[in-house]
This record gives sequence, C-alpha cells and structure tokens, in this order.
Amino acid sequence: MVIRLDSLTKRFGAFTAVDGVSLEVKEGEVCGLIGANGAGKTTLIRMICGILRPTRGEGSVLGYDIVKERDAIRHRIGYMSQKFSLYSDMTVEENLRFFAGLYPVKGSSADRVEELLERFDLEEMKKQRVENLAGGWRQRVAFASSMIHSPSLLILDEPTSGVDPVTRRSFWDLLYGLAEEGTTVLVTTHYMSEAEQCDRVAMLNRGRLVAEGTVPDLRNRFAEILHTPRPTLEGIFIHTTGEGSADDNRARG
Ligand SMILES: Nc1ncnc2c1ncn2[C@@H]1O[C@H](COP(=O)(O)OP(=O)(O)OP(=O)(O)O)[C@@H](O)[C@H]1O
Repeated sequence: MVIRLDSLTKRFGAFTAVDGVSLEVKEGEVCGLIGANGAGKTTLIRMICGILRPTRGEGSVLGYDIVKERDAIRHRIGYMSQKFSLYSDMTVEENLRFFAGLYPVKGSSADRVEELLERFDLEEMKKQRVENLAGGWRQRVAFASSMIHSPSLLILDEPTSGVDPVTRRSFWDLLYGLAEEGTTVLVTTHYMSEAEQCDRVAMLNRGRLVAEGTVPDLRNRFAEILHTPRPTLEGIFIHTTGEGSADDNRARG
C-alpha cells in the first residue's frame, strides 16, 4: 500500500476540518479526492505530505510514518499545491534547473531537465519567462517541477482548476502515462468528469469520507440505492453529501 490512513483527524481549535478518515491507495493507482470547497481535501493532503500534524489517527506513506518520518516522505513524494511556487522572472528551463538543484535527482540534472521539457511539451517555450506564460502552461511547468526527482507518489491539489478543457485533457494523459509506469497519483478535483477517469475515488464532505472505492465498486454499491443500473459519480456525490455537485458548490463559492 502506498498510502494507508487510519482514522485521521485534524482540528483547528474547536473546528474539525478532517474527521476520522481511513483510506488505502495501492501502487500505480490514480486516486481522485472529491469534495466541495472547504470539505477538507487540502488539509488531508497536507497531513499525507507530512506538512501538517494530525490531531488524532495515524498513517503511512510509502511505508513511512506521517508523523515520525515526515522528512523521508517529503523527499520522496512530488507535491503540487494549489499555490505552487515558481519563479516568475526566471525561464521555464531555469525553474526546472532550480528545482533539480533542490532535490536528489537520479543521474545528471541537465538530462532530467531535458527529459521533462520533452515529456511535458515544454521544449519550445523553455527560454520564456514563467510570468509570460498562459495559466495552463504555468501549471504544466509546476507539474513538471513536482516530478523532478522522479517521485513514486505524486500528489496534486486541483492541478486543472481554471484550465481550459484541451489543456485539462493533456494533463490527464500525462497523469495516466505516469501511472502506467507505476507512479501512484493522488489528485483533488472539482470536476466529476475527471473523477470518473480515476481508478479509485474518495468523496469528502465536511471532513468526513462519505464514499470510497473503485469507480465500478461505487457504481455497484449505489445502483440499488439510487434506483439506476449505472449511477453517475455526480449522482453518488449528491446522494452522499446532500449538497449538490462539487462544481455547483464551487460556483456558489
Ligand atoms: N490553518 C487553519 N486554521 C483554521 N481553519 C483552517 C485552517 N486550514 C483550513 N481550515 C479550515 O478547514 C476547512 C477545510 O479546508 P481545506 O482547505 O482543507 O478544504 P478544501 O476541501 O481543500 O477546500 P478547497 O476546495 O476550497 O481547496 C475549511 O473550513 C478551512 O477554513
């Protein structure tokens, strides 16, 4: 198991942001974490990455304890946060070189940067400053940076938010390419169409895990409850959260 969480809870004062979440993600799986704004997705991810200490519960990532072995986890995972930090006055290539200097890169850093420029289709714009790139391309550079040390687990917090559908599609192609090579992926999204493409889906509502499983498992489990042979994830989400779709909630802010 790449991620194993047992009753993970995080409180901020009297407020419980994540409430008793247990979850297991296997090697090479793409796991989608879905929930409305404020459901607790980022807080859960920050605990998984070893950035935030849980109030209760325990967990391991790549076999390392999320409280006692935080440094080991942070060096081994790739994490693209919502507020990813690139150097906007540096070029695409300079940014990748910079991150290659921060992490232990296998082999030559220059070769790894070249490999990523090619894989992420960034070759043509490698001399452009990040501040001059369109949003979707900036996200692509951040995605490439999070892969600099070839992590076996990649955690992406809303990588496609605000990105046009064509760019979103190419993001998912890249994600699936990595998963096929054995990289495990945990990704948060508000888009049900993206969630439908995941191997495993975890739905969060007000800090609680309300439904979790592979997409076929979830469909089977909810077919009878929702009186339809092939329920959509959107239907399952609305049923389990009672809150409308994740997209709707986002629109309402
Ligand atoms: N450091 C903090 N102190 C107090 N409350 C916090 C803190 N961090 C998060 N919260 C609260 O915890 C709840 C969950 O926040 P979180 O960012 O995890 O949600 P989310 O599902 O990632 O939402 P979004 O989709 O908007 O990113 C929110 O109500 C938020 O205000």
